[in-house]
Amino acid sequence: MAELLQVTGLCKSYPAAGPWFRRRRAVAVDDVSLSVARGRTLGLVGESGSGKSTLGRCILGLTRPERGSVLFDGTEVQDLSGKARSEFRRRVQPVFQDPWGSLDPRWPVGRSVREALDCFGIGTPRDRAARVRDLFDRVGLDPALAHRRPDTLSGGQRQRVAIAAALASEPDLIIADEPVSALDMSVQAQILNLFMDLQSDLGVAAIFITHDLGVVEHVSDAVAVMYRGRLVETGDTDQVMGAPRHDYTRTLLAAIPRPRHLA
Ligand SMILES: Nc1ncnc2c1ncn2[C@@H]1O[C@H](COP(=O)(O)OP(=O)(O)OP(=O)(O)O)[C@@H](O)[C@H]1O
Repeated sequence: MAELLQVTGLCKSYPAAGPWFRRRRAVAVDDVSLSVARGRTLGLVGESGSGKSTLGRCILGLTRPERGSVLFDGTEVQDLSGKARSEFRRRVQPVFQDPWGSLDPRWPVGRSVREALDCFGIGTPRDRAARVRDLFDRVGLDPALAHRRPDTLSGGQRQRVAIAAALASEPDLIIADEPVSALDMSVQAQILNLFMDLQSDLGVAAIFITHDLGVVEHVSDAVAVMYRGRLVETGDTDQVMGAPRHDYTRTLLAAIPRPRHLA
């Protein structure tokens, strides 16, 4: 089966701190290759600064890599323009750590979800109100909350609205960058359960970016571990969690606050 997403030899660097005349660059993503099949979830794990978000942004087409390719459904993302680019934006949706980024603070949250439907021309203008209600229902929110502004919702409710907005365009791939790390532990578990439900009910593929290997354990089919811009280990979640091959993966495993890993 052809992969939905195929990343090959991706490299991205940024100007390093220091005097401009040295023209040094710091490598953020170093020769990374990975793939995601339709309907599957990849957990992309690594400590802060390891290049996870940069990789996510390159896949989303928000940052241009210096080398390498990102094929989405067989087409190079960097070459997309016009209608093809807008169709890619419909099919690949981001969910960020801070849902404020996708919600207008002045608008009732239902309008932000409706905006996503309008933007991508999903459904007819007449049935969009019903679609907004369905999407609220889908992410476990009372549709009556659609009339509230984001500052009157809890962090978990706001993240659910952001997920509803991401789902509005009926995407094939969601790139979720630390979507639960700003939430309390109990709310984290609820949002992770929601991601698992979406995966099994809707068959949406996902890349789940996090610094916490424990977070992806239940959500991901496969895990890719990043360290200093490089992928140091990839494999099925059970295999990586049960028999990690790289020392750095073992360090991340030991950091999960559970008795069996603290021994
Ligand atoms: N726009 C930028 N300009 C310069 N350097 C950047 C930029 N974005 C990221 N970097 C650097 O690239 C490296 C990788 O950052 P990135 O945000 O991709 O890592 P990360 O693993 O997602 O970290 P975190 O979990 O803290 O978000 C870091 O050293 C960071 O300082």
